[in-house]
Amino acid sequence: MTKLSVNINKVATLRNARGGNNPNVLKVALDCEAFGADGITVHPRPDERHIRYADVYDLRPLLKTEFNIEGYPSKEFIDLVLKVKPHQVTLVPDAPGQITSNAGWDTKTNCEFLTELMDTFGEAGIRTSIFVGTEPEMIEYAAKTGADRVELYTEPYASLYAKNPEAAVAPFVEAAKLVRKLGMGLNAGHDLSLENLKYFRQHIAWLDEVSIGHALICDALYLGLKKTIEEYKQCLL
Ligand SMILES: CC(=O)[C@@H](O)[C@H](O)COP(=O)(O)O
Ligand SMILES: NCC(=O)COP(=O)(O)O
Repeated sequence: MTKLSVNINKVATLRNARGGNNPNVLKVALDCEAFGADGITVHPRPDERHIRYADVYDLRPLLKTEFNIEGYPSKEFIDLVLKVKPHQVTLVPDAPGQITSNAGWDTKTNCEFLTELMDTFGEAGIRTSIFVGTEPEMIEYAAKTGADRVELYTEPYASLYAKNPEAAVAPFVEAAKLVRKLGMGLNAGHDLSLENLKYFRQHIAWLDEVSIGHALICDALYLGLKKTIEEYKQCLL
């Protein structure tokens, strides 16, 4: 089964727009779980423009499903993850002011840095995942760091899908085969949507988890959160 982890960053962005507590990020996370989400993902960034560090602490004791924290491993982020102890940490190579994640790690150049982090989080009992593109060498070096999983950066798939689905998915199928051969688990995320998710999952049946935020929250404006989550789950059957 491929798990659906709902990224609630965009819910926090909406809340932050007015400075109050509407929508209530904690309630939305619990409702996502009640509506069938298998996990909740947050991606705190240094400027806290969406999910705040305080939200991450507040969410931890309330969530009943898998909690995934994504982000760049700054000292503050590492401390947060070690204190909160989520089920999974996903390391993303974002620069501090970046609008959104736009690339996977160069795992070769950062191999030593990432290996130390895998040890640190592994010793704390937290499953580790590294955000990577489809280049075989980057996946091979991710395995060398000792990561439990990789998360494939799916924006290139999403942007080519409408024009040429076969060409869009082909490098991801090859990357996914390599991940499996190297004995790592497989996650995927970024710009996955109701349009492109089913096709991706059909071609990569051994996908462990997808984390989806932006498109899912946009769809919820029209369909409602419950129906939206149900439709995303249908794509993963
Ligand atoms: C790693 C990744 O692709 C997502 O976490 C993405 O960065 C979502 O964050 P935003 O919703 O803030 O763009
Ligand atoms: N890891 C990807 C994620 O959490 C959500 O990305 P997006 O669906 O907001 O593009």
